Parts: sequence; C-alpha cells; structure tokens
Amino acid sequence: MQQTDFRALTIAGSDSGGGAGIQADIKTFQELGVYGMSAITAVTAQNSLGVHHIHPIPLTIIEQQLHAIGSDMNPAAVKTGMLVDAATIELVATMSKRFRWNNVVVDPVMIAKGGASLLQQTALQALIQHLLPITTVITPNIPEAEILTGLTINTLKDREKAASNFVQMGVTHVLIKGGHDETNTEHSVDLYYDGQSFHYLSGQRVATKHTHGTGCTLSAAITAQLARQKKPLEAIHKAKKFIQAAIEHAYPIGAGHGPTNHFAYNQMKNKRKTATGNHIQHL
Ligand SMILES: Nc1ncnc2c1ncn2[C@@H]1O[C@H](COP(=O)(O)OP(=O)(O)O)[C@@H](O)[C@H]1O
Ligand SMILES: Cc1ncc(COP(=O)(O)OP(=O)(O)O)c(N)n1
Repeated sequence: MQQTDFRALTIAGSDSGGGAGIQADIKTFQELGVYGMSAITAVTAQNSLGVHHIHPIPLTIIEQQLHAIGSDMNPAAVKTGMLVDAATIELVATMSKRFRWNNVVVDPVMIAKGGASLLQQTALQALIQHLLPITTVITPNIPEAEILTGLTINTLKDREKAASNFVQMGVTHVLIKGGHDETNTEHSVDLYYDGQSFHYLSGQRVATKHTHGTGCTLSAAITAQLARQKKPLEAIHKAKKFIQAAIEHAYPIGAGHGPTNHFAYNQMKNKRKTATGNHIQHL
C-alpha cells in the first residue's frame, strides 16, 4: 500500500506536563495522520498548576534545528507557538522565507493560563513587523487580539474589526478564538475572516476547568489539515471538531487545569464507524 506523506513542523516551547506546546502539537499531528517535526524554542517546567520555570534555548541552537529540517525534510505546513523574544521571531521569519515555507500558522502565545509570560513585551513589534506579513493563518485568543491590534474587544463586531486589522497587517486568514468570551455561557464561538467574509464557528461550551493547551491543540490541528492539503476554512472547521472532542473528553490530570484529550476525536470517529459498519476513513 502506498504511504501518504503529510509533514508538518512545530516551532514552539516544550511543556513538561504534555498538555500544551510541542507535546500537544506532535500528539495532534500524529492523531491527524501527519508526520510531526519540531524546533524547540524553550524548555518549560510546567504542570497542571502552571509554568514554574522557563529555560530559553540559545538562538544558534534554534537556528540549527530549523536549518536541519529546512535543508532536508520540507514540511508542508509550519506552526509557531511560544517564541520567547524578538530575536527568535526574526530568526523564524528569516528561515521561513529562506526555505519558502508555505502554510505558516501563527498562534501568538503570550500568557499561559496560570499567568506566566511566554513572550517578552518587547517582542510584540517584531511579531507584527516580521511574522504577520508571512502568516497564512493567525489564531489569537481575545486578549492576544486586543494586544496586537490595540483594540478593546467586547462584542462580535469588535472582533470583526480586530480581524480586519490583522488582514491589514498582512495576515491572509484570521481566526479569533472565543474561549475567553465570558458573555456566552452556552457556546464557544470563534470568528474566521479571510479579508472578504466573516464566518462564525460555534461549539457547545463545556463546563470544565481542564482546558490546558486548547489553543496549541487547535492551531496544531489547523496546521495538520493544511499539511493534508485542505483549504484554510475547511482546515479550521475540521480543527474545531478536533478541539471540541478534546475538551469534551479532557483529562482531570493533576490538581489544577488538566490537559485536553488528543485521542477523543479519533475514538469518537471509530465508534461511529463501528456503529455504521463503515471502515473507510474520511478526515
Ligand atoms: N470551555 C470550552 N468549551 C468549548 N470550547 C472551548 C472552551 N474553551 C475554549 N474553547 C475552544 O477552544 C479553542 C481555544 O480557545 P481559547 O481558549 O480562546 O484559546 P487559548 O487556549 O489560546 O486561550 C477555541 O476553538 C475555543 O472556542
Ligand atoms: C510551552 C507552552 N506553550 C504554550 C502554552 C500556552 O498554551 P495554551 O494552549 O494557550 O494553553 P494554556 O497555557 O492557556 O492552558 C504553554 N502553556 N506552554
């Protein structure tokens, strides 16, 4: 049987607890049938209670990882997560251009759930200047969208305005996530914009504190679907189903915020297949 070859790269921090960062990304790639590669920007000592220590990786070692992958392994899609500082952002932008990487998904990770800062304040300008112009899909949560656009976001109209700002900054596709919208207790609604029309993607809001790594997992699922040659809006729709299942079946691991469940989407699909006797896999 011919092996299908889908490859994706994540450039992000390591989460020792396994729920976010590189670990969440690789698990998600694997579940979606995509070969995962990584360039690690920082090692964090982290668990369900928060980020306890951060050890940035020296720039030369990040460059060596990116060069090793870019010169040989040709990822079809690339995701960025924790980028630490301005120098790392500039390096990632330079290497992405050098290797002509397409399908660049930027999750502009800034602050972890427990409040730890994962990106230096002084790096925001570098993100806007160097990374956004080469971004295929950006996936900010509401506070990140507020910081990058300078807007206050309370309503869906505010979110549409912020999405338009991202397009003006050079981003091709924007997904502003709604997990932090406390006004909607029934649904968690994400806004998509491609410079032409707005789409709302709604999921049932799950009453759980086990949402560690939701943002990383969603953006990794989008990256995996782009690596599988899906168009951005279809990739985002599929990724939304993946994260919904992962949150609905999240793990109560640890005393704090447990991780989402990366197996859940495939387990639910397999159950449906068994019930219908259908053994053909449609991702
Ligand atoms: N309690 C929840 N129930 C259902 N979906 C959620 C919940 N919290 C977040 N989501 C979804 O998870 C994804 C990540 O959103 P968000 O929490 O806003 O990002 P981040 O983890 O970057 O802060 C989005 O698709 C959002 O709608
Ligand atoms: C190493 C690392 N990268 C990113 C994050 C943030 O992940 P996110 O998906 O936004 O989830 P929470 O931290 O908000 O639960 C992280 N914690 N660690």
